[in-house]
Amino acid sequence: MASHPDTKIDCTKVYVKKSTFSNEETGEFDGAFAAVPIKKGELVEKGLMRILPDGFDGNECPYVFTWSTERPNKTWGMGSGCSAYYNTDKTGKANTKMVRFFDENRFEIYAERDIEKDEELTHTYISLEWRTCFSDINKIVNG
Ligand SMILES: C[S@@+](CC[C@H](N)C(=O)[O-])C[C@H]1O[C@@H](n2cnc3c(N)ncnc32)[C@H](O)[C@@H]1O
Repeated sequence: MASHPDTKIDCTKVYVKKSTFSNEETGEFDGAFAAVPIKKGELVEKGLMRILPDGFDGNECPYVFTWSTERPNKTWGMGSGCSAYYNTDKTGKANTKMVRFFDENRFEIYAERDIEKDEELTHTYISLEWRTCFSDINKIVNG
């Protein structure tokens, strides 16, 4: 189904199901997948970011986004659509990239290479190396 030309949120090329990263050790969790073939450089998904209240600590919650360039980061956001379901992979291996427009509270996700239908989508979390709640997956992903 075509998305409306005025929409600020479009995740029509993406769906969510059990992640290929799930295993007996991690238990079952979800991931985002390509609903259609997507070409390198193509927009995968776009959406809005809603800023979470002052005092919210994303270091303890893996489902929210780092939403500033300040370090340590104090601004966290809740992403629309399927954005919260993308799992992570190391730089150079992840097949998408999230572009953050901090001043407009919106994002766009682009394909880093050609992506097949039903392939799991990943992006390198910008907080992967320093966020408390990602210390375990940082070891898995970056060794
Ligand atoms: C933003 S969420 C991604 C969606 C999440 N898998 C879900 O089902 O809601 C981040 C969490 O997903 C899991 N995750 C992300 N990338 C992973 C990876 N490469 N290997 C194992 N777990 C991963 C970790 O539990 C991490 O804290």
